[in-house]
Amino acid sequence: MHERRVIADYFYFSHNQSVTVGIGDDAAVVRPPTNAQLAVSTDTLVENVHFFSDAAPFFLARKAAAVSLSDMAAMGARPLWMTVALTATKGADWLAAFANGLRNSAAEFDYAIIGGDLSRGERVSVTTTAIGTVEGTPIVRGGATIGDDVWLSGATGEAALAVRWRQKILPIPENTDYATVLARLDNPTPRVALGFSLRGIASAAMDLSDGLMLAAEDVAATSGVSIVLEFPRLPVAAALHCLSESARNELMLAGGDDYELLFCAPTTKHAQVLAASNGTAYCIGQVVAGEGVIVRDVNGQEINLSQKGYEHDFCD
Ligand SMILES: Nc1ncnc2c1ncn2[C@@H]1O[C@H](COP(=O)(O)OP(=O)(O)OP(=O)(O)O)[C@@H](O)[C@H]1O
Ligand SMILES: Cc1ncc(C[n+]2csc(CCOP(=O)(O)O)c2C)c(N)n1
Ligand SMILES: [Mg+2]
Repeated sequence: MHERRVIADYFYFSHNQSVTVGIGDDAAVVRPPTNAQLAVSTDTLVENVHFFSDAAPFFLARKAAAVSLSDMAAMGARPLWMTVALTATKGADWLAAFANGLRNSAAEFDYAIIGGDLSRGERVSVTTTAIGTVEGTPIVRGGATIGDDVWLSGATGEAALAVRWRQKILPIPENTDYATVLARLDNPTPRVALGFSLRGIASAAMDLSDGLMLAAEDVAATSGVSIVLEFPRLPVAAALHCLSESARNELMLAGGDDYELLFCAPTTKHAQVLAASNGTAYCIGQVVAGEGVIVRDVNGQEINLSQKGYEHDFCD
């Protein structure tokens, strides 16, 4: 089955009225709402770097989309369109399942796939570009203000635990909900509705692709403030309870792949944050004067980590 046939059979997605020229031409043409500002974010997932070679194509497509949707969420943007550039190593069945994953994500989060690229190569790679509208002021990383509360949209560490299980670095205990933990890695939920409803409430936000600690450091540095996190206030996923304290700290603070939102908001907006998140967000710390991030344990002592998060290594 050749490229044109695959695209025609699997990668023609339905559009809405905001798409003037859809899949099939040299470029898509879209019609943003009048005076809309657009948020644009692009991300690449590479086989054996971002996902394991045996990743199911349906969920790989959903994850690639989720990674870009998570960036839309972090900006308070409403995702409207996405392009998907795919390098595939397998044939028609794999591609059909991948396309179904994309279709499924687009239906769930109400955006249109408007184009992409398809090639065959030695390693699978997926690049997604999400475009969304920003109504009002975008939520940026640099808006945190001294006195703000620091919030987290959900528990961290399970996706990183799943990576360690798959790499056999950590054992899989009996009576563990294996499927739930694996799903946090393979099928993450981007916090799109939360991000959108935090407009006008959050002073700053960022998603947690590389880990909570690195995200907090980015928000602190960009905002010119310091962040103090209280570790006992962080939600702990059930599967992390049986780990040693240091392993748990490392996964929750520096594991990565969480796709939760870290955000700040004035203390006066505490109730509004709880309403916007349906009570699911956790207030985990404070914005203070200074620089950098401190995480305090139950005794008020600073927690030190051997690594702060996931960073690609470009050392030769
Ligand atoms: N090759 C590049 N050219 C231009 N800008 C880049 C490039 N790589 C990253 N950036 C920009 O640097 C900033 C941080 O990029 P990064 O990829 O770390 O985004 P992120 O949201 O923090 O993480 P993630 O990649 O997990 O979504 C973004 O504004 C991004 O657009
Ligand atoms: C096979 C496999 N090995 C390791 C990991 C962990 N991992 C890879 S990239 C990344 C951060 C986000 O990347 P980026 O900053 O490029 O968006 C993390 C936490 C994984 N998911 N799969
Ligand atoms: Mg991001």
